[in-house]
Amino acid sequence: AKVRHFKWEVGALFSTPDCVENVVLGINGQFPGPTIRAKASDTIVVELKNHLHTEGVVIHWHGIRQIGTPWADGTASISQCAINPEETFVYRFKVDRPGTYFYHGHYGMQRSGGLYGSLIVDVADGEKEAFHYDGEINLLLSDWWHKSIYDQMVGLSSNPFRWIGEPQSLLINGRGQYNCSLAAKFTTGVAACPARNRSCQGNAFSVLPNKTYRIRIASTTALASLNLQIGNHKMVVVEADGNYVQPVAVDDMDIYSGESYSVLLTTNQSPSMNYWISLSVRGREPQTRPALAILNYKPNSPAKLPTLPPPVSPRWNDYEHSKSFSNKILALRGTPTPPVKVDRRIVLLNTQNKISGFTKWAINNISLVLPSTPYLGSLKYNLKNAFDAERPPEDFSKDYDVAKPAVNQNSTTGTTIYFLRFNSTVDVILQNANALAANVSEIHPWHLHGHDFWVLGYGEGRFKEEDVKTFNLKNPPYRNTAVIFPYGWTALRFVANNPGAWAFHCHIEPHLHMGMGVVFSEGIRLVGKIPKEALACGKTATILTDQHP
Ligand SMILES: O=C1O[C@H]([C@@H](O)CO)C(O)=C1O
Repeated sequence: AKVRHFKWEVGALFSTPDCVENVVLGINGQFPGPTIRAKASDTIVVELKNHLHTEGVVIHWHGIRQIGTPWADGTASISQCAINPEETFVYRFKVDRPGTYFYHGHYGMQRSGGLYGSLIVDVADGEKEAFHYDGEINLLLSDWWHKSIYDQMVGLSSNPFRWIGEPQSLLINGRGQYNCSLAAKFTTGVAACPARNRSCQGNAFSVLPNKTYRIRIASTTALASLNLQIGNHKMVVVEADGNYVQPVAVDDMDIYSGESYSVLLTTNQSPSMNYWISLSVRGREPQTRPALAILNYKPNSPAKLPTLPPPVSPRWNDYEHSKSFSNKILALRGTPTPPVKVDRRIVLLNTQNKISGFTKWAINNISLVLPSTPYLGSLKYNLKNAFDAERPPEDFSKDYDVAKPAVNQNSTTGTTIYFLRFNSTVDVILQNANALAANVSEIHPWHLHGHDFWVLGYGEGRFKEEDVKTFNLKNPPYRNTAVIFPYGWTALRFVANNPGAWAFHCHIEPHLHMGMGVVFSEGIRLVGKIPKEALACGKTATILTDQHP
């Protein structure tokens, strides 16, 4: 195993993601940030310098469990103090498992601002993947707003509330098409993208006929749930969130924010032309045109547009289609299976609320706010009054009707923690509900830091005790992100075996910003020495100065 060193500087720069110039957050002058490529059991060392002029930064390594290094998880106010301008923090962690991962900012709404990139872990030397392929294509998917993240954040925390709205563009590897289409000749009412603007010409991915390609796909969208299609080609899903799944062939696939996949694509179509890669919005009424890229069969020119029209996206609210896809994702034989004995069940009700006139999201009626002292440090040093000490609720009222707007839409903010017994097995039931407005319930992809969980099943309406009988304990997918469908529930199981303080939250960036998350903690006495740079704020800063190092 190798130690791989990276020297990064985070900064703001001008870029043209979608035909329109904007300020984006990037790394070493690049947007998206550089791709990290490593082999399983390597150690990654990123010396991260914050070159933003007036704000802190942290980077989360999404899908890396940070076993034994909880201070490197990159969550501001949870695992570490944000890195101040011109300061450097060294992230050092092991990538223990092969898979398709990514990294992104986890402070304020910096991920929405463009702070992200790919992290790909190959099998260790001498090991083999569970499938064969001849070449690779990497698709990092995101969505983009023309309004700055500062403008967006002020709107979200204003009364009256100003919602960010739908994205202006979807991006594939940082490129999208705003107000124009590469497929204009097949579509009425939309202009062709200006050829002189290289940025909105999309990407072409070159392939040879009659080969098999592994397409790595990761979504770091701020809001959009996505659907991906490749004209005329089937995709065989083989990996989800860094774990192998039973191969399943599909014509189109859904990707929620925080998820990653690998699919195999066989280039068995006519080699005389190129094909569309099309990415569209689902789960919210789309106001954003699909992003297009080109699958270029060599020796055709990569600039040659496909002769067929782009594939038609499934209807945005065809939830049966989405559920059918989610239910097809099952673990490959050999994946760890869940323990049968469960120590605790936590039911988490997801609601949209009003707090003193401000619009928020809350979990069991608590809307998460982050404390000034990061949890990991205050727990490890047993600091008093660093966060709300009472225990958050394990369930919600029997009278609550998830199908209707709440009778009482009020809730409270809080910094409470769910303390999990070390090595215990925990079931989490994520319960969706009606939002503030009648007849609205939205999709929320939930992401767990520090662990993978088994997705035991999805159901409709309010979770009932007898639903336990429907849990899939045989081959549930092992993942770090799972979606809750409108008015439904999703059941997860995980083992609390990684000492640390871990975020568990909706991966929709504005929703997290509005309080849609909880914090789990376990095995704090087993946490090793936290680097002092992670503690240099809040009440832990006082400890550092008292210790006379
Ligand atoms: O958090 C959200 O706020 C808006 C809407 O509910 C109120 O404007 C929306 O669509 C969200 O997802």
